[in-house]
Amino acid sequence: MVKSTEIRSYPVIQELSKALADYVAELSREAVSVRNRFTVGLSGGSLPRILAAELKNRQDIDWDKWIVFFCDERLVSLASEDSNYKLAKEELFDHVPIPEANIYTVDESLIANAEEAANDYQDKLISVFAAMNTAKFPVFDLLLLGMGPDGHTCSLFPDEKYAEVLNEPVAWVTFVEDSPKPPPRRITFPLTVLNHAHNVAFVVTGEGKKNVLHKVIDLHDTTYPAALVKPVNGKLIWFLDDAASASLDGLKK
Ligand SMILES: O=C(O)[C@H](O)[C@@H](O)[C@H](O)[C@H](O)COP(=O)(O)O
Repeated sequence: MVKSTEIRSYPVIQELSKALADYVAELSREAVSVRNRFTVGLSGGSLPRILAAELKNRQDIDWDKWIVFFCDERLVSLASEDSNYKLAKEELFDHVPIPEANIYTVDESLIANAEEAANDYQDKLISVFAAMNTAKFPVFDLLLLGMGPDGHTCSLFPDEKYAEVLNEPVAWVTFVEDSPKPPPRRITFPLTVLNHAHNVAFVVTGEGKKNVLHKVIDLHDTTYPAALVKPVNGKLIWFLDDAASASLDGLKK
């Protein structure tokens, strides 16, 4: 059972960014006090910018305790405009003192082979998590996710042909080679990894998301991968702006 689901909606993105920064800072503080580190998974899209806008100015965070992975990554060079790492670097890493060694990127030398890239990324996860917990999956302190207008999250897409990737039962990292959204080749955490985290936060903004949010949150329509994100022992929270939350049953004005 998911411990709890919370929905927060803000009139403007700047307010959302501020609340998100407070939330992340608090989770970081808690994780560092209990485990002496903060393990976090980032996504691409608008998330890095919305996350970093306020967070990058915070002085009250033990940045040196952060350990960062990517919930999904496009198989492109790290310098490419398509790289989730590059985006996160420009928005966040260039502004805060997270040790470079604590930021786990896809191995550029393996991007031609999606399976090898996924296996290598899984090895990196194992090196960080295996000693720490005995769960069958890594237990992140926080995973930060976006959601596309088609209900996808990470590189988990809503079509029967991606069901194997979505429901990958064993691997900690899997891959797609024919993503419906370019670039086609990506690695991604499967659902099981998302659902083992202590905390999962979706950050979703804009009117273009309001219909799918209604289907995901109110109707629990599991044809949308985002609706399947339900941390078994963790907390799920949605950070929305009012444009995105406009059609939600509980929040309709
Ligand atoms: O890999 C990708 O193609 C994108 O990163 C994608 O997964 C994005 O995270 C969502 O579509 C939400 O993006 P927005 O928040 O920008 O709408």
